[in-house]
Amino acid sequence: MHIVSAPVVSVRHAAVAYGGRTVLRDVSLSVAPGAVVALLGANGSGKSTLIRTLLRLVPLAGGEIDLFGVPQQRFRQWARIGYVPQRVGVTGGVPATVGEVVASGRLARRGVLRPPRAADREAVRAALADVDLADRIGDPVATLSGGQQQRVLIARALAGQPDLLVLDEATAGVDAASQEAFAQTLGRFAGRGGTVLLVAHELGPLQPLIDTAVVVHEGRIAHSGAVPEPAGHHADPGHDHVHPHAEEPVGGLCVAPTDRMAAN
Ligand SMILES: Nc1ncnc2c1ncn2[C@@H]1O[C@H](COP(=O)(O)OP(=O)(O)OP(=O)(O)O)[C@@H](O)[C@H]1O
Repeated sequence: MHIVSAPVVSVRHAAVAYGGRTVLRDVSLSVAPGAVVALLGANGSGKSTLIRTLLRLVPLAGGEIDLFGVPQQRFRQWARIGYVPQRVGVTGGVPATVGEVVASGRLARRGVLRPPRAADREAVRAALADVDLADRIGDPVATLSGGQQQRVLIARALAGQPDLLVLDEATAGVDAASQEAFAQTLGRFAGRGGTVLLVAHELGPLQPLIDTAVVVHEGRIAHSGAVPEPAGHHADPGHDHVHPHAEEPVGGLCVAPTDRMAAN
């Protein structure tokens, strides 16, 4: 019998509520092995909730989710999934080095109590090289720029050698060089057969990597297919997204990320 490989992620008619308020309704989504899928949509549309529901950080109120062909309730191979959450400070006041943070991404693979093995050290080194930060391995994370810290988080996810990378706005607010480095890192991961599901506010240099764009609008899937045309002047390839986006049309896909910016 010919065996067709199951989708890496299959969401069927999912509903999610917070405290009785429904924020996702009848959401269905399939991510094929090796695909790079972008979740797009305005602030508050439910993208992060969908990601967090997949990872079982938020409970399903209805519908079904399979991960690697296994119903989510029975799925145990969480080390196959690397997750980069939205806007999490990696330092948290703890003076961890870059290498220590990335090594923490190996814990699910090796068990917490076992000392690092050569394979772990090699995975950490390779992941840091992948995000172009190999020379910073011994530096305190706090000494890195915001974009570099974000790359450390991506390296931490890669160090676990996942089959699926789930990234929630991994490049929001990061500098152009880090965005470019991130796109190259993801391109290499996908080139090795990795599957990617990412939430993005603006695709920027990621756009050529995207196989399918899924647009979430008010808790429902509004589009699934080719990347929609960017709104207004974002279509200009020279547009570099360094200004504060104060005047963006709210209805477009590139809504202003002003609510994410530091209030300074
Ligand atoms: N932990 C929570 N408790 C209650 N409501 C929440 C919680 N997290 C999100 N929400 C609400 O659920 C809705 C969807 O939020 P979500 O963060 O999933 O959207 P999003 O598309 O990821 O937006 P953003 O781009 O701002 O992250 C919003 O109305 C939000 O206020």
